[in-house]
Amino acid sequence: MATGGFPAASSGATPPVEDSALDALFASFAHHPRILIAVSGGPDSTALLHLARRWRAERETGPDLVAATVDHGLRADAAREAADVAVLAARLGVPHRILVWQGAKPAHGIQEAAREARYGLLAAAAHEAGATAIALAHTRDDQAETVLFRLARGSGLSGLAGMRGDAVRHGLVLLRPFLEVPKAQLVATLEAAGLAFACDPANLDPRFARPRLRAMAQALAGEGLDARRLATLARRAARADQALEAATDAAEATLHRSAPEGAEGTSVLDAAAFATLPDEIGLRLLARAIGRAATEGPVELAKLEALFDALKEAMGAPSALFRRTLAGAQVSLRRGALHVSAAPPRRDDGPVASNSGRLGPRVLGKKGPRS
Ligand SMILES: Nc1ncnc2c1ncn2[C@@H]1O[C@H](COP(=O)(O)OP(=O)(O)OP(=O)(O)O)[C@@H](O)[C@H]1O
Repeated sequence: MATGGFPAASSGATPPVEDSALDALFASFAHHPRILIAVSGGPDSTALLHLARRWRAERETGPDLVAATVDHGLRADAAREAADVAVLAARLGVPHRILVWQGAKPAHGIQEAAREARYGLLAAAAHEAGATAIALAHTRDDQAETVLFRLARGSGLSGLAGMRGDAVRHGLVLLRPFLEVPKAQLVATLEAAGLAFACDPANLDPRFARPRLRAMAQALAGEGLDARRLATLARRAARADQALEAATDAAEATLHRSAPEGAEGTSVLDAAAFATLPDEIGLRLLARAIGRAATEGPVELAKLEALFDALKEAMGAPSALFRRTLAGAQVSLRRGALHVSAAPPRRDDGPVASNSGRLGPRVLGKKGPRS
């Protein structure tokens, strides 16, 4: 059956996930009292429900598991697939809810809108259930696709780090225990357990970027660029990103000067010390400051780099004069300090047009804008 995964560089029968692997896979689950498992009914999340429940059944203590399926109302089969998940969850003894997306559906960007709605519905259900985390079934193949997708869009190191196994969103931890597990192994696990799953035709629809990337995967794998290598790149990029974030934390603590009273979102940094920072750290520090002051959504990495270069050049000049705006934040040099604050409204400004605060792919830094 076509399940939409990345091809492996070497072929061969994929074994199911062993019971002995479950403790390591679900180690992060043990810290939560209750976890909501997001189950679409596809192979990955059906395997997540099955394996998480198997892991929990072997332990005397551990999190309560609950599950939810979002019916986006976009396909004729969606309601039936959600009902199938409800039947499986009942069989496994896991409380389950079906959440229906009832808002207006946009004509364009439907995938993006559906994802936003899905996270909103899942987060609300998790809060209602008293869960502190949502478990998602993204696999190594999904991680590989994410890295390829971001490469193609010019992402920086933070973006190439891919999805995290423990991101925080809507005040909930997003757990992704399968980021190192090939999709084929989950499919093999379901087949071995005799469990059925649904296939979403959108996973093969060439109108969407991810299926198009997936269609190229065979050729890339032939050159050695398979899911394993891309996931390894993500892991290494994440490790480097973490180190750079820690170095940026330290620089921020050293360079930070108190902002004027009442100047919410304003950062004031020692300009002379800022000029001596390695470029990557300076760039991240600037990204954070702009992220705090920005009113117009995420900042593109290329625009941030251009502003940073201009700033460094100005700092090298005797007069050290500088004032520019980016994403609604104003960056200026005054009396030996770098000030970053919300830009004053332009005279011809109408109502502020926010670009929805969506996180774009070409941005940098975790605490400022990021991908
Ligand atoms: N309709 C849904 N209801 C509940 N959770 C969902 C739904 N769609 C996706 N998810 C969750 O988000 C994860 C990633 O979604 P994505 O659309 O990238 O994968 P998918 O192809 O739907 O995966 P799967 O093989 O589980 O269907 C899923 O593994 C699942 O945990």
